[in-house]
Amino acid sequence: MIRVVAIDIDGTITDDERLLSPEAVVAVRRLNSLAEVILVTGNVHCFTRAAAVLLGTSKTFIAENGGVVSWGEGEMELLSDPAICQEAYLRLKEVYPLKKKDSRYRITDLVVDSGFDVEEAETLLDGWGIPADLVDSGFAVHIKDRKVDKGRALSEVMYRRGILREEVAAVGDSKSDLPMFRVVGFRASVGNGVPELKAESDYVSELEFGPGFCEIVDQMVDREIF
Ligand SMILES: O=C(O)COP(=O)(O)O
Ligand SMILES: [Mg+2]
Repeated sequence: MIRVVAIDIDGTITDDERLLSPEAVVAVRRLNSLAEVILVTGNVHCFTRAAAVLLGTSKTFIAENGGVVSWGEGEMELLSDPAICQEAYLRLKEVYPLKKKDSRYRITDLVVDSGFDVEEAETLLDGWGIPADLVDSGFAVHIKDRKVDKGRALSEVMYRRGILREEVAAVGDSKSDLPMFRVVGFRASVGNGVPELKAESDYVSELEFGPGFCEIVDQMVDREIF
């Protein structure tokens, strides 16, 4: 039975402008009564904490694509080495006109506007021997420590909390959600999800964004996965 649902934020419970979908808020509140809802996002810690308070989801949550884990009231753990991201950014900036985004509150990774060849940039990082990777969330490109991602951080939470794979579901929209899809028992992608994510989903909603998230929650209830 599912007792934890890991949910992405941007593009999953929001629209393509990152505006929170009112129907998704209702669906999250419904989900809170069925399972522990854990936010797993590329957003910064303070943003995610505010979202958890407003949505009534668990104070255990994952921010910065797995670089930061909140273990409940106040306890925050960094799983990533910020120095690796900084070095990667400075080297890539010599090649591409990178523009940092919302860096003021970021602790472990760095976020830049998309618009450059991510694959080519990753090859450069490999060649320079910098253990960082790039992930495009559909809203920005994250320069992060290669040893962390949403799946690694969620696995850490599951391990320390004694939660089994088959007890966890995940809902997402982009490539950055693939790692967490690979460590849970039930995976669902919203209709606007990227093809790679849909290919690894147990359910893909017809509808997109927030309405798609609501459809997924209905489906979870209908399938009696809780
Ligand atoms: O931070 C981002 O780029 C997107 O956030 P998300 O992981 O909640 O989709
Ligand atoms: Mg997303």
